[in-house]
Amino acid sequence: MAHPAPHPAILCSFADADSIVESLAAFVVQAQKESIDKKGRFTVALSGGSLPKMLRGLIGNPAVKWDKWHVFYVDERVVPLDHPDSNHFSCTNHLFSKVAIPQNQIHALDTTLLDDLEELADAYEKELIREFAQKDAARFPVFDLVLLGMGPDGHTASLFPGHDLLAEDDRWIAFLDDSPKPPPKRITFTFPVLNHAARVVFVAAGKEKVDTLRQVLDDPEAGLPASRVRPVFPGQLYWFVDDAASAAVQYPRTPFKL
Ligand SMILES: O=C(O)[C@H](O)[C@@H](O)[C@H](O)[C@H](O)COP(=O)(O)O
Repeated sequence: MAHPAPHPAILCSFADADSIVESLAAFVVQAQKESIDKKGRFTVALSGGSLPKMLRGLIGNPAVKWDKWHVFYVDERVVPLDHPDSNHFSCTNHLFSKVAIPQNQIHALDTTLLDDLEELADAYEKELIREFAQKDAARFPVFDLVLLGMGPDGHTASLFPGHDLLAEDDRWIAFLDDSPKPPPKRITFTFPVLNHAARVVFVAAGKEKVDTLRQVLDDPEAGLPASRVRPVFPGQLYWFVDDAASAAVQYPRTPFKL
């Protein structure tokens, strides 16, 4: 049987980065509600970069049921958890230290394995398997929500242009020691994991992203990593961007609504 085609991406463009914050929070709360109503929990994957700060609209928001959140990192730099390069450190600083989320529901790297990349990636994959596989026996985990950023080179997670990992179609978690952006050692979700999520949201703001965003949305055949995020049916991809980033994009915008 043929698989239904993926839903087209929904592009929402806001006046500026600050204006993204409130709508992003409303979107996350709605996704959380639908997930909890369905299965009593909310599985979320977070990125680093500016994303943790962009989630500030969730802080102090009584609609957020933090005790139902189960958080993983889309990618992580292989550094101690209190290192400024750590995505866990950034998410803790900007978000988790300010809300009542159970610590054991935040899945960080096993720092006893920092010297062995392969073991580290395997251990993180096992954490994901513990969370997902026994429940629905799926070939790939189905996150309720994956939140991504995009680098000026079009990378997302730690999936960089031209890298061998773009072709990884089996593992859930991969590792690399040659990231073109420091630090070189990282682990990352693979495309099949990103592309099996129920909802994937890219958040991108600023005029430095203008050329890349145009290419990703208007010329996806060029194959930049961010263009390869196309959740399989019935997953839905969203882009929450600001007008500076989307200034050159032809792809149709959709007014934000829940
Ligand atoms: O080292 C990295 O891989 C980057 O820091 C990455 O994690 C970041 O999410 C993107 O580059 C987007 O960054 P901004 O969200 O800050 O634009």
